[in-house]
Amino acid sequence: MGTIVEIKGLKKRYKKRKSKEYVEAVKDISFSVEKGEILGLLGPNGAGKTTTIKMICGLLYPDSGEITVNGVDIKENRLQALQHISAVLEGNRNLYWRLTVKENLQYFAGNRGLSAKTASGRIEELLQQFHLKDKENELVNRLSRGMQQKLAIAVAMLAESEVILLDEPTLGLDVETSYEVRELLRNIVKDEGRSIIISSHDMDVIQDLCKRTVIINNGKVVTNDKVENLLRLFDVRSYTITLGSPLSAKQEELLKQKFPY
Ligand SMILES: Nc1ncnc2c1ncn2[C@@H]1O[C@H](COP(=O)(O)OP(=O)(O)OP(=O)(O)O)[C@@H](O)[C@H]1O
Repeated sequence: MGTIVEIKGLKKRYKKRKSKEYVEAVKDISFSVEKGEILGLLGPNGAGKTTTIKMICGLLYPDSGEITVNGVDIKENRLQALQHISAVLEGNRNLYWRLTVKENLQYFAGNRGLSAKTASGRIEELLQQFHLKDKENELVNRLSRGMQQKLAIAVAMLAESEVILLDEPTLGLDVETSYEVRELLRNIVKDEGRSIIISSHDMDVIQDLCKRTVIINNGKVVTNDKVENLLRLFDVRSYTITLGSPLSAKQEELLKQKFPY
């Protein structure tokens, strides 16, 4: 298939506004993404996932390290490298809340330089694909969070970029909408051969969507492996749980579900 995104030795630190101290958000991150792959970036809060994603889509400059997209180095030819990438960050914030669903798609299509004719066909396709046709004239601020999230992903799909970056795309969605969004993402990769990098701290989402995942902790890559290999690790692990007080019936039931043996 071939590599579409290659990341080597990324580093990024932020300066805290008040104390002027530095936070090393990304200390050493390297991984690659194959064409037609959904790659998971998994890690706890504050691990450096969003910072990594923002560097890949050109919103932040790395302090050091390399990012190449389709063989083009972002530092050397930024516009050409970024042409291949669309990103959905922080859920639905990239939408205009006072415009309708269709107006948002039209606005961003114009921004992306699509001709009116191409845009109109593409918008119809996306409205159908994302089950938003019956909401096309609804204002975005009247949509549910799940619908806003679907629209944000549809906007990212307008440009037909080969790589789509999604930061926590299912965060805060109900179970049913989370499954619907996952199904959409699977189809995008299966039918259109695009590549997706998806960040999450939810193993369930990663397990459901990704063959391979990069686990990040404290700004560094801890593991880069197939999800099935990672799950096997947990199979043979044993846990000792020390309880501070007796469990309620509900807690006991939950514990048995998580650790059936
Ligand atoms: N603008 C900023 N200024 C200062 N520190 C920041 C800034 N953005 C992020 N950080 C810090 O950098 C570290 C990595 O943050 P980042 O948002 O990349 O993590 P994350 O893995 O995406 O976390 P989450 O799952 O909570 O979104 C954290 O310690 C965070 O507090």
